[in-house]
Amino acid sequence: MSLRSYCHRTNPVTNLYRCLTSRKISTKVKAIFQDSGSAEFLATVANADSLPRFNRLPEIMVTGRANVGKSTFLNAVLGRKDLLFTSKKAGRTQTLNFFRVGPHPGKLVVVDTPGYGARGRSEWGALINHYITNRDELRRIYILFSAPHGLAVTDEAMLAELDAQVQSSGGIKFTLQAIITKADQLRDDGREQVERMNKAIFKAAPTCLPPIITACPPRGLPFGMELVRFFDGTSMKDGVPMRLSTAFRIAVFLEVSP
Ligand SMILES: Nc1nc2c(ncn2[C@@H]2O[C@H](COP(=O)(O)OP(=O)(O)OP(=O)(O)O)[C@@H](O)[C@H]2O)c(=O)[nH]1
Ligand SMILES: [Mg+2]
Repeated sequence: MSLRSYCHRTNPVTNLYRCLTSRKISTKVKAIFQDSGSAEFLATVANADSLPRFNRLPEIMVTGRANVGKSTFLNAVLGRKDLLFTSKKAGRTQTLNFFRVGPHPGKLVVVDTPGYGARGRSEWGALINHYITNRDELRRIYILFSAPHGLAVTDEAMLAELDAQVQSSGGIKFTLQAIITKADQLRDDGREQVERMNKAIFKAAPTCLPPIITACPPRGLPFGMELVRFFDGTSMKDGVPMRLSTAFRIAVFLEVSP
């Protein structure tokens, strides 16, 4: 049985759980991210004409409104504090930034992007569009939403646009997954807000994979929040709790494994 069919994408929660408990798959995941501390900056790209190639490594990209936590999220996943620049001020990331995962020649490339929405710029949108449309290496787009802010009209428009691209290629080009950030800023257990967001996400983008709920506050997690939940769309309780990096690494693994 191939790993891909073992980790079939239609039920990511159950399958993530299986992946976590399967030694064979954990080993494969480790192999991809073995030395995540060796993640390295590769390139900054401000112009669509100068997109470099990186040994045809599979690529994954984050997108989302400015300040939603894209760069912070990637730092957390790579196990680094400040490989990527973050800021309290929206509009910090202004180019496509490429980072290699694992020692040379690497296993995977992660791509940080500028935010869209009120603090976005049309030239950034054009650059990202060009990258998404033309990049054969792109395997998955993670679209980030801030838990306390919920979805804006621009988020729904972006979701619909990406969903249309996934549908037109039958999911072969790339797949789409939501990430809900700043869960630590939710009042009570956050379940209602997460459910609301979940519904809005699937309404705008039926092909979007269920959100990974994350919390990466600058001063570390409040007591009791050391785990993030991979949300299955029914209730927070049914989500599989796991460390952010584990959830992400396995999700990525499902995309990049042959
Ligand atoms: N409390 C909390 N703060 C977060 C979280 N994730 C990010 N932040 C903060 O949100 C701010 C913006 O984070 P960035 O990672 O720079 O956001 P970005 O989406 O890359 O922003 P741009 O590059 O401007 O588009 C920073 O002050 C982060 O510390 C989170 O999960 N919880
Ligand atoms: Mg950024």
